[in-house]
Amino acid sequence: MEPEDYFMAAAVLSAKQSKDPNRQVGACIVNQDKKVVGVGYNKMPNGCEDHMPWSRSKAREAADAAKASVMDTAAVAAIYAVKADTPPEDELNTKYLYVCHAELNAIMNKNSADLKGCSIYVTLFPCNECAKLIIQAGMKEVVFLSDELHDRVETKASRRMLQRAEITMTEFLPKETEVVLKLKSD
Ligand SMILES: Nc1nc(=O)n([C@H]2C[C@H](O)[C@@H](COP(=O)(O)O)O2)cc1CO
Ligand SMILES: [Zn+2]
Repeated sequence: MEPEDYFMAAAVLSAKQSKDPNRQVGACIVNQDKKVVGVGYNKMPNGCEDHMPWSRSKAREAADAAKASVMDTAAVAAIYAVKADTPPEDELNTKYLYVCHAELNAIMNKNSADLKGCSIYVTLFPCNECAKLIIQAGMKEVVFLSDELHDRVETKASRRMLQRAEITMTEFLPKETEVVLKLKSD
């Protein structure tokens, strides 16, 4: 197995631990010696796991629906229209205010002194908040499997920052498209 396939497979496997019913994301950080130094998946903060909502916001659902039927500007307009209409208590009961993204958890789980010069393998392109963490940690490369949320405003802001910070964004093209794991031999 090629090392790159192994790193992305580690991110994919990590994602499987997420309890988010709508989306499971994984991240795997690799240093310049090609050693894994941190993995993570999207989860609620420690100790909060069983007490936080996994609901999506109406604004997010409206944006995704608009994106599906029209185009990005309609999706952004949908976010703001519904947000303006949403009482703060409703927003308080969505996952977005609480969930720790896969990239944040991989960074917090690091087993090295720092992450300078590292690459981060992610199953989904990072959002703007995670892009900030990646930049400030001194990483140099983002390798992503999916760019499904390419037109989300958060993804656009992320790309803008990563580009400015001269962090390479590489779409992952696997050598092997399937990795079969058997935990017990027959
Ligand atoms: N790169 C990412 N890493 C992540 O861990 N996430 C997480 C946060 C949420 O749990 C979920 C997004 O929820 P939804 O809006 O697609 O229902 O994925 C999302 C992104 C997208 O930028
Ligand atoms: Zn993020």
